[in-house]
Amino acid sequence: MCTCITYHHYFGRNLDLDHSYQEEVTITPRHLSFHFRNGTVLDHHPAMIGMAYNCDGYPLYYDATNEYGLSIAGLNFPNNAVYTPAEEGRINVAAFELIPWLLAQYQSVAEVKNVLPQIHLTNEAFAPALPSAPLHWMIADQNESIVFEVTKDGNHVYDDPIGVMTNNPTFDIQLWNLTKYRSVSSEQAPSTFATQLQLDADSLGMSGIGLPGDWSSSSRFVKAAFTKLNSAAPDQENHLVSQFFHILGAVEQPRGCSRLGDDKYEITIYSSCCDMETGIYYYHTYDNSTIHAVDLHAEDLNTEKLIAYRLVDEPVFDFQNR
Ligand SMILES: C[C@H](CCC(=O)NCCS(=O)(=O)O)[C@H]1CC[C@H]2[C@@H]3[C@H](O)C[C@@H]4C[C@H](O)CC[C@]4(C)[C@H]3C[C@H](O)[C@]12C
Repeated sequence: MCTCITYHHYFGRNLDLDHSYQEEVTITPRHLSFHFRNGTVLDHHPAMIGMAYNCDGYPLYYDATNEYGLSIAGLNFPNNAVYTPAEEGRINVAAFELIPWLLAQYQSVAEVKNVLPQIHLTNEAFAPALPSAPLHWMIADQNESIVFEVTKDGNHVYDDPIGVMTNNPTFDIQLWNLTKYRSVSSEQAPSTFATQLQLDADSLGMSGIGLPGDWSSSSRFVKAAFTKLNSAAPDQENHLVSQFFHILGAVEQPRGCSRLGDDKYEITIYSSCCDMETGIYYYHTYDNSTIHAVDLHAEDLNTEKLIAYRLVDEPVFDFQNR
């Protein structure tokens, strides 16, 4: 399972999976040549930074942000995503190409909104061993968020007024599901059980009783939305980044709670937070909770080859008395 959010001018996600592809924080410089399957070649485009599995010099991005702050993340959408073979006369884009296709050509969600209805997502594999993955995408900039889903009845572009996305079911149902939780609150609410029975509160947080605590996709959607929309953090970079990871932390997956069989468990492999204003990509991993960062603009972006940083994932303990 995965969860993606925006918060202030930050965009990021939890990547929940049972295995890693050895993904890396990856910068695509402005002159890396993209040869898209529809024949388009782009060898001059905005630079981008994000998490990718790099294969033969090609960035298979999971999530990324370009120089203008336009940001995209792909999340699992099994049994719902529908991609079909390329068709003559359409804007055919292989599903694995969607992130670079958009980030290499557009600067804002407003622009992308007009383009998405015309895109035909195809099922072309990157390589025989890497067939297309069933995904849907959250796309954001500093002003707004949308969700792009391609299902059996076509392309859907939803406004995402809360800046949260998880996995199944489709986004319209996820949003509607929130209405069930309309009474939960971060405030200490008065006793309303019955007029003739006044109940005292045992602790703070009791008005949140009813919020789901499990790791299903629809439950994470509700928990992440509540946590994000009630978040309060000092308006300073370091506090906002810290708060961002706390919001994602409310829905992260500890090893053991979502078992896939044998010794396989879905865990939050990494959590990311990209500053859409500066292009700094912050992350931490399952075993190393130190927040590491890679700065897009600390690199020479007028080059042609990918720049990649291995994730720091070893547990490290910072002793204070030895
Ligand atoms: C599985 C990942 C999403 C995690 C997620 O949403 N899990 C939810 C599980 S559940 O439904 O709720 O059970 C997705 C996100 C990005 C995907 C990767 C990217 O799309 C890049 C390539 C694309 C290739 O076609 C397949 C390998 C791959 C390297 C993908 C593997 C996998 O599908 C990834 C890593």
